[in-house]
Amino acid sequence: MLKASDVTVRYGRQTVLDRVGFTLEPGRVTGLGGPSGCGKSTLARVLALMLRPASGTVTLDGHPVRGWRQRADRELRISVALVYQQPRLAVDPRLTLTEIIAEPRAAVGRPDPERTGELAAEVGLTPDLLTRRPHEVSDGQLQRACLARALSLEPRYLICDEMTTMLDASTQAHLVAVVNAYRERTGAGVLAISHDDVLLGRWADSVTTFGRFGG
Ligand SMILES: Nc1ncnc2c1ncn2[C@@H]1O[C@H](COP(=O)(O)OP(=O)(O)OP(=O)(O)O)[C@@H](O)[C@H]1O
Repeated sequence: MLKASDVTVRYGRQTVLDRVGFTLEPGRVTGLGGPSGCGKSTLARVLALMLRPASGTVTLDGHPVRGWRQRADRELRISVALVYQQPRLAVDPRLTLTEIIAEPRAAVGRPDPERTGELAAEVGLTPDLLTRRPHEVSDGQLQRACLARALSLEPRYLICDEMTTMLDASTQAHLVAVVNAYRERTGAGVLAISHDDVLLGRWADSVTTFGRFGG
């Protein structure tokens, strides 16, 4: 389980999460909804070990998290992957799509070009797209690459933060199907964050709705 307990986050004097508890179970899709600004992305970043809460704890499969960002234990850090709403803000614009997908494996010294190719095919990227850079592809194509990148180190937990909000219905359906297939194959836990109650109702095994500020 990926578990946040009593987590409080403040930005300056604004308390965004106030003693929030949240659990992500392996093998399940947990939905998280709620109004804009209620702290969903903030919780996502805490669970992805990218944002240190002011107080509270996070445990990952029983291991207490003691460091965040670069100070997080590497094995714990690569156990959780995050896909953002806006792929253009999440990639290095100088890299090709192949290099974007291969990035996490290269960073940990485990390059695997064959696996990179397989992942690209799974997310529906044709070979002609793989040599292009972000400005030469659509948002949907770039988001496909971001999902492949997120899956490249086989995370035990995958957080999809409004992953399909900007995309057309068929791309949305394909990316959700890729995540579902990954979950079924690996038993990973998925957090699906969305404003779209219909999507969450269809996709998630259970849905939590935050009130304003994590209530
Ligand atoms: N880095 C930051 N610095 C200061 N305030 C921030 C920062 N990130 C988020 N906030 C504020 O914290 C609150 C919660 O933001 P967050 O992005 O977590 O909400 P959200 O529920 O994901 O919203 P949305 O659905 O619009 O993405 C908002 O009021 C936001 O303006």
